[in-house]
Amino acid sequence: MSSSVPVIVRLLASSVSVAHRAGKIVRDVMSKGELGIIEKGKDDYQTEADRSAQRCIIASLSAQYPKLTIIGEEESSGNEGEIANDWLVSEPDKELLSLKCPANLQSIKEEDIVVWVDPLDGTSEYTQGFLEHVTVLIGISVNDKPVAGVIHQPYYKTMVGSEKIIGRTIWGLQEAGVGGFTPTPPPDSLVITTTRSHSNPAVEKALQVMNATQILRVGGAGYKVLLLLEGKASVYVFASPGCKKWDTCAPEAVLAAAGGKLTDICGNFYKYGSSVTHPNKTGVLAAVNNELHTYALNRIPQELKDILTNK
Ligand SMILES: Nc1ncnc2c1ncn2[C@@H]1O[C@H](COP(=O)(O)O)[C@@H](O)[C@H]1OP(=O)(O)O
Ligand SMILES: [Mg+2]
Ligand SMILES: [Mg+2]
Ligand SMILES: [Mg+2]
Repeated sequence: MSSSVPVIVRLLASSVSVAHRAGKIVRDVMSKGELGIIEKGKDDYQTEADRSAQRCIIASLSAQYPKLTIIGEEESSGNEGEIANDWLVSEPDKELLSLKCPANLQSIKEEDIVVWVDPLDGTSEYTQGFLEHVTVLIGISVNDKPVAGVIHQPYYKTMVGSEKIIGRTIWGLQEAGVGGFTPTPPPDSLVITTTRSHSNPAVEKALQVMNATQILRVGGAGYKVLLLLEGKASVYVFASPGCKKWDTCAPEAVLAAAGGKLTDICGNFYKYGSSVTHPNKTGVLAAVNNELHTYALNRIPQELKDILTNK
């Protein structure tokens, strides 16, 4: 049955299932309490959860879609041995298989797709106990553009009657829309979200000029875009390098499918082809709609844009 479903839709449905499994790995590592923290660089950490969740995602997707290009944040050591069988997810999410595929993506082949994997976005927050900020990101791009994405939040709690459900999975597909949450209009006044763990004078300067009524400092690109999608903030500003393609691919795809926009601080879209460089050197500017994006873009001083673009 599933072979008649376009590969983009199947891959999105598989990504939803695998992100859910990776989220359980993230929780299991935390409850065991052995985080195995490695410092990769300044303010840049990796834990056992980042490593294991990435292995689960890449092994599961590449087993089913061998011709994909998959780029994950964490480097593999190459001597990790066999992957546990219960980390290999092969069942796609059934509901997503019936999504209507946009006409321009119907005949896209596996080899035309680049998948960007951030197995754990918000690692600093994970190690410091801000668990709600943590997400698992799987972004699907075609011809340099993010066309579909998954943002899984392993610690999100929902009550269904008296039963507590842990974790939720938000998805988006170009033209088909978004799911896994209730989209909510933006707040009446300008609420901005930004980094809580990677600030610097340029980041602060870009915030000062926005004239916001409130600034929400939270971790992770995925979580900040969730705040936009759920009407808690209207603009995400980060006028600094630091984020990479795996941080923004899935959030950009989901936000765009919901009518929003994510670019660099000059208003240019990032490209997500297999040969691009990983850093998002010119920062992040995202908003729930074009009007707010343009407002924020015009407020950022040219001087800051010039610094980030090395002019
Ligand atoms: N200076 C940096 N070094 C490493 N990663 C960064 C840096 N700045 C941002 N990131 C990545 O972008 C995400 C969003 O940034 P912030 O939370 O500061 O707004 C971070 O959670 C982190 O992803 P990750 O946690 O996956 O390594
Ligand atoms: Mg990291
Ligand atoms: Mg990240
Ligand atoms: Mg990460």
